[in-house]
Amino acid sequence: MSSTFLVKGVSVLGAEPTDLLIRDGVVAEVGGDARGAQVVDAAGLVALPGLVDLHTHLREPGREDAETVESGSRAAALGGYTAVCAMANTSPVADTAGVVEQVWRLGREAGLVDVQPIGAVTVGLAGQHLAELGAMATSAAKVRIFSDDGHCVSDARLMRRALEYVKAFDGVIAQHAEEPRLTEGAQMHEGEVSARLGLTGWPAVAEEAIIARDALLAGHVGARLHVCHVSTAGSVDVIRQAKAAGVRVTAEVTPHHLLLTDERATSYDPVFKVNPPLRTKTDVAALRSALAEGLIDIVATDHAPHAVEDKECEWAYARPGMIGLETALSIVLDVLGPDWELIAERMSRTPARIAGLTEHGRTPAPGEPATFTLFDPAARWEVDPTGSASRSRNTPYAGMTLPGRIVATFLRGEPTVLDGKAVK
Ligand SMILES: NC(=O)N[C@@H](CC(=O)O)C(=O)O
Repeated sequence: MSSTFLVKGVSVLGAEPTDLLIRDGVVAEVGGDARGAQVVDAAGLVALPGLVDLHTHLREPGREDAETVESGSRAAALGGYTAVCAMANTSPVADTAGVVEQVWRLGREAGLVDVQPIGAVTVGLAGQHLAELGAMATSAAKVRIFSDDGHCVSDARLMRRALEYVKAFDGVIAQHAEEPRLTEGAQMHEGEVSARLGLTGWPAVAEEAIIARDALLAGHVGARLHVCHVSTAGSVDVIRQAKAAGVRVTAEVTPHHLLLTDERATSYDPVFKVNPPLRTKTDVAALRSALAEGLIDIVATDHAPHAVEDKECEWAYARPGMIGLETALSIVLDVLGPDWELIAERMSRTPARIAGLTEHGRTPAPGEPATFTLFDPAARWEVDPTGSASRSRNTPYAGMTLPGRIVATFLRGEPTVLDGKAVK
């Protein structure tokens, strides 16, 4: 039997406070029988549809020391997420029906968020041969998004074939846009700071050139393209043109690219090493306005946990990547302000639509699935890496005070987080 909850005095997306009765996995009619219900005092809290992350690295199978499906799911629930899409760069790579089904099953067993596996585009992420996209699509995991993230599908012919293949079932190719010949040996954004530090640069054009090529290919094929972690002002211009031309392209930006700049590299602290790299103030400003405008469709975390030995070493040897599930909503609140409709659109509804997760991205109202999060916009908290539910500690926000805190998260009527703590 599922539990009954009465969420009292909650503001749904900033509206006047109301009560939500949660029973049998759905939001029940207001005024319904609330006998025996567990009361959740939600005065001052905002209810948002459960957040959906289109870009999460869960590291299982292969690097369970850095993250597992379960630990990453817990971090996600604590961040207000009810669904995450798990990237394919595991070991073995998620390039077969067997591996995507394994990740999907581990997600169900953990039961904290819906884990939707992403399949690799090419065998072993090697960029040579198409992976078995059809077998992954028809597997129990029902894969719809394919990505070699961490690597770019740089071969134009393979990219074209992948787009053609997934078009048949309305799938999406999510591209890590990085022309590899332009980023050989790159350590950070190519610009004034890299010149000063003497580090090899990752030029903006390496991203922009691939987005332009892929937009043309997607337009030619008539298939869906999603651009991972857009990081430059020039990329925004390319996406603007592609959308105006009617190309079926969507794009994401990470919280860290909305907040941090390449100046952070002057500390030589590898926690700020990430791919694509942190860019300039001008890029950050362009990304913020593109997100507000909707040219960039969604925020995705690119939660990239790494073991201590892979991060706490010399900059050149450190792996790129930052964790971000537990801090994403606070950073977006800081950047966009308390525009709950906009936040719901960019962090829940649109990512759910891109991923085809129809049970997600729905505003809690009678008859809807009780899959939502309760957020305290007035709270402030200091980021303590040792307090993270992730197995990794590589947050760039350590010691920072952030606005807003998740108080509770519900997945189909069952709490995964209550009183700010994971339920299991
Ligand atoms: N975003 C990152 O900096 N790292 C990602 C993969 C990648 O390089 O994109 C990872 O898997 O660690």
